[in-house]
Amino acid sequence: MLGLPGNPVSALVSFLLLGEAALAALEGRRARPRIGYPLRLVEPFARRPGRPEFATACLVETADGLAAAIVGRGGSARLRPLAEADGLAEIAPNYAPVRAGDRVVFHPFATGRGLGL
Ligand SMILES: Nc1nc2c(c(=O)[nH]1)N[C@H]1C(S)=C(S)[C@@H](COP(=O)(O)OP(=O)(O)OC[C@H]3O[C@@H](n4cnc5c(N)ncnc54)[C@H](O)[C@@H]3O)O[C@H]1N2
Ligand code: MOO
Repeated sequence: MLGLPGNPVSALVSFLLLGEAALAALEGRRARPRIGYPLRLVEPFARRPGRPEFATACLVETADGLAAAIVGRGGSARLRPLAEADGLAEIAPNYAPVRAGDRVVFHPFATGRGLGL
């Protein structure tokens, strides 16, 4: 049995970060390591330092190339940002304030916008 937190964003983040690896270990296989890539943020993001944060984020095209925009104003009970997001933007535990142009590690969802192939 795998227990997850009760709020939808918490449940998804916990499952992707810990649950998949736990299931893989129980099944005797090796979990595929998650690949994240660095992207700049288009807007600042208000947060309290002290813990790593995985914020729901969308990919956006800018004049300087691909960037990330955090969607939703926090709150792990909110469903809409989860439905809109292309992935999670990882912010290091004590990194604050987060300014426009700062780099995050972007972890795309498998269902992110692509060619649909
Ligand atoms: N079986 C039960 N299920 C639920 C109950 C219950 O009593 N029994 N209560 C429901 C209610 S009411 C609520 S509210 C939620 C509480 O949900 P969580 O435990 O998920 O609480 P959170 O504060 O959202 O999250 C816990 C923990 O997860 C980490 N976290 C959350 N989001 C992120 C993020 N984006 N990046 C990094 N870490 C994150 C954080 O450490 C939080 O402290 O449960 C219902 N279900
Ligand atoms: O403890 Mo809750 O009631 O959904 O916020």
